[in-house]
Amino acid sequence: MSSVYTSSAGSRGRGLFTARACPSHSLLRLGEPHAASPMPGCASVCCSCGRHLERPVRCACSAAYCSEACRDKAYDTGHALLCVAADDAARSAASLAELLSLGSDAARASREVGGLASGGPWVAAAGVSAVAGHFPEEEEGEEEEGESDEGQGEGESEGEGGEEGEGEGEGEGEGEGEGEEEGEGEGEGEGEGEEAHSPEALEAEARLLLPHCWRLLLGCFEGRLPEGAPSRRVLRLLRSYGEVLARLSRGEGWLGSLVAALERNALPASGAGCADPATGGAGAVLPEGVVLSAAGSMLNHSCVPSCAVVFGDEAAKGGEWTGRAHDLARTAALRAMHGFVCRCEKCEVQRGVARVRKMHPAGSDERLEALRAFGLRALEEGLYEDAVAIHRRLLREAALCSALQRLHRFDEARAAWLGGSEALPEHAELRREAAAARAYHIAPPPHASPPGKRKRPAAEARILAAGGGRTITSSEKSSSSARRARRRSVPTTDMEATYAESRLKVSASRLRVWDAFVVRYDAAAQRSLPTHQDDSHLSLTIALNETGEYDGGGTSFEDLGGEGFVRPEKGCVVAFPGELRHGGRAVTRGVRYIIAVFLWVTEESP
Ligand SMILES: O=C(O)CCC(=O)C(=O)O
Ligand SMILES: [Fe+2]
Repeated sequence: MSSVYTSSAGSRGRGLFTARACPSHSLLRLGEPHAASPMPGCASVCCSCGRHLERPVRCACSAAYCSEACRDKAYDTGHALLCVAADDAARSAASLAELLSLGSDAARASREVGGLASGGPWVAAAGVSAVAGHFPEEEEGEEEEGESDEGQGEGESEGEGGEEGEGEGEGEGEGEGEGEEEGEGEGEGEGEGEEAHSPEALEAEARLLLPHCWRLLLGCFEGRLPEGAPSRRVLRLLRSYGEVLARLSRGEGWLGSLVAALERNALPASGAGCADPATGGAGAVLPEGVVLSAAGSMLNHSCVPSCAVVFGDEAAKGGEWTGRAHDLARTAALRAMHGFVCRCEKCEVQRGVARVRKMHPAGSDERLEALRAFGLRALEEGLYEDAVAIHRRLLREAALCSALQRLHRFDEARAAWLGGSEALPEHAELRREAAAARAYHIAPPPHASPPGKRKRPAAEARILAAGGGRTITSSEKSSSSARRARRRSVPTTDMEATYAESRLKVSASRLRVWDAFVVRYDAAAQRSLPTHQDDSHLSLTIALNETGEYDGGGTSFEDLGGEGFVRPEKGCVVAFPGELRHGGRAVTRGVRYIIAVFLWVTEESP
């Protein structure tokens, strides 16, 4: 196990480091938490010690413990005060007043809180917690103040890691919601991946966590209430008074500062995870509970956490940890819950992007440059979601279509051109591409192939050339005999339009034209096209002139071997998947004209 120690983390105050880089998911430290409190409904860990539950022993309120001993101990040392099944006859308005007037010795409270933050002499709920994950190695040249984690003394309250920078008002909250200012469509860019951090979600999570601080508090009081602290009887009254809770969580009074400190130091802990009851177990996995531990409270916050605090035996089991320990709260919520402005890479990048958008008008070169810089920074920091969001925005303003096209996400690419050219009408490239996108948007025929039994093309259907009543591959054998009267007044020999269905596994009615142009090969100028793949699902080449007008020429296919090519007569079509490697064979005499057509399969239902 790697030794974890505290040292200066630059502007973040002190932080936890490992002596050497650790492989992902390694167990960094096993420890006894001061207190551990599982989430309601998280039945997999003991409400007293945090150990994994084999056969839960329940309290009358249904809190689960790993053993009778744990249950009894928990009841005696705090749970009695919170247990909903306990007698609450003693509660009264008078007691509430008594509670509110209780000791206001804030200085003393903060001393005790310092003790909490640094692993001071607080009695722990017996349990096992572990810090697991992938800590950074301390950067070279960084001030070395390391001391053993175990041996931390007092005065470590900077370990909360966030008291810096209160005045960072601007930019907060702007990262989110900025998009609307410019009338940007949601679902693009920043909207993605941010859902989990919506204010509602954060509030819900905060609400979920808050009551656990009380359990933690009680865990800390176990056996030794500090002098001047409210009596257990009074504490018992607490749980029914929302207003008191609110005041305390604002940090008012002796107990308030203690609660505020607990909130800052308590960490959501993961493990096997517990399903979010709101989604019936199908959706998000919530942290299993909250722990207060010496090492944990020394962890600095990052919205891109590198480690997780893991409950109970889950830590020893290994396996995947989700690293959500610090990812529960963002920006405004971080400030509200933990009292600091987050300066992690993610927040910095997002704040920066928000500022850029404010400072430079949409589409301006400065803006593009600054966004590009932040996009690259996000990429370097490994903030891939942010990098995608930023680049999406950038690309929409500059080259989104090309990038999406390369990814064969044609529907999105097309929408991006159209949306982009509306937002930036002065952008010539956007305008040109949007015009093409509009021009090629031809409503598909209601049925590209007639209903009824459809014939499959011949076995080798990779290349199907059909047109002018004839075919030039073996597919003809299987399908050219179809002589039908369709919508035409005279019967013709037609090819079934089954290529898309058989090869692309989609209905031909979902084919759309992406682009089309005339290609001119000239023995004296551009003679050939090197082997390549097209940015299309399906490509067509249509021969425009007689084969007698040129020597050489034709479409070559790598799969057909060095000499494999088709050289269709005027009016014939060669159809092939865009990903099939092909080229324009060299014309050695004369001129060859073709129309190259690039098709994509739309996701839209026809
Ligand atoms: O010349 C040909 O037949 C191939 C043309 C082609 O592959 C293209 O334009 O992408
Ligand atoms: Fe091509």
